[in-house]
Amino acid sequence: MSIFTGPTQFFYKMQGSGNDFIVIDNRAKTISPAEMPRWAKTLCPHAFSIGADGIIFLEIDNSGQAATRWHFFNADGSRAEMCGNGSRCATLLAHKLGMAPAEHLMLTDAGTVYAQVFPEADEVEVQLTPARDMALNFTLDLGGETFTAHFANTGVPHTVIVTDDVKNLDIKDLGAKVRYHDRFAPAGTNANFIQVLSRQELLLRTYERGVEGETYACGTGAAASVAVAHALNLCDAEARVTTSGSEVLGIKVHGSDIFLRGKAQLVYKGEFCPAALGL
Ligand SMILES: N[C@@H](CCC[C@H](N)C(=O)O)C(=O)O
Repeated sequence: MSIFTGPTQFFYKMQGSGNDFIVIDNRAKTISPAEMPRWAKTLCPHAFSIGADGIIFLEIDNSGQAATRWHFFNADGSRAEMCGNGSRCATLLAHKLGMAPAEHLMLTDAGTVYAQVFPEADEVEVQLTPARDMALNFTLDLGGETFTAHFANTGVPHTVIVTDDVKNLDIKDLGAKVRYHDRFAPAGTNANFIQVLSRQELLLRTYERGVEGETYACGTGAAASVAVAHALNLCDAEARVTTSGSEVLGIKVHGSDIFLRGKAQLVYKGEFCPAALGL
């Protein structure tokens, strides 16, 4: 006998370096793009629902450009062009479900992303879209305090601020000031605060747009941080980025090619009744 009072929906809970996602196998296209923002807002709140930083609807790409395509939404229901850690999770699941081989292309709103699963290491590498709109050394006034900031779009917009002591920053406050700064309106920006430990090692804390707070990791943020730090000659073209969840993301910047590699995990498969949650 079913414990549910109506039709149910399976979902996969996944995490990429502490950035967590609900992934729905939407090959049958039962959930339309118009409904997806409401699913994100209903399912992503912690405590009141499943809880995640974002939600991914995974489908087969029928355009001939890639093996799979996705629809990615932040926890607040906003659609984002790209998510580095989410793309690593989606790649792993597509492979596990037999939708795509270990190496495949995935279509995102930012463009086609090349992805590769390394099962023996529980890692996934994605080649992000080339960094664009890079701007170095501009001044940002954050509530009376002036900071030197940098910008790169690695699929989604990222502002990067270099600091000496990233652990003791008030990311909730400073991050929100960057995220909503007039300079980046109307799209807004994610806010990354980095500390350069050596030419191959960075510490990173990210305030994410659409989550409206600090997450344990942000893949495109790590990529933007290394792209900016390398352009400023603060680090090499290949660097290891330790995020707030203490996981390490490997970033390689080769010309306009940017690669992101790190752990991705299928945590569990679950089932819920959409109607019971108002969906
Ligand atoms: N966590 C992500 C980025 C997700 C999108 C971002 N919050 C935005 O709206 O720009 C990553 O791993 O890249």
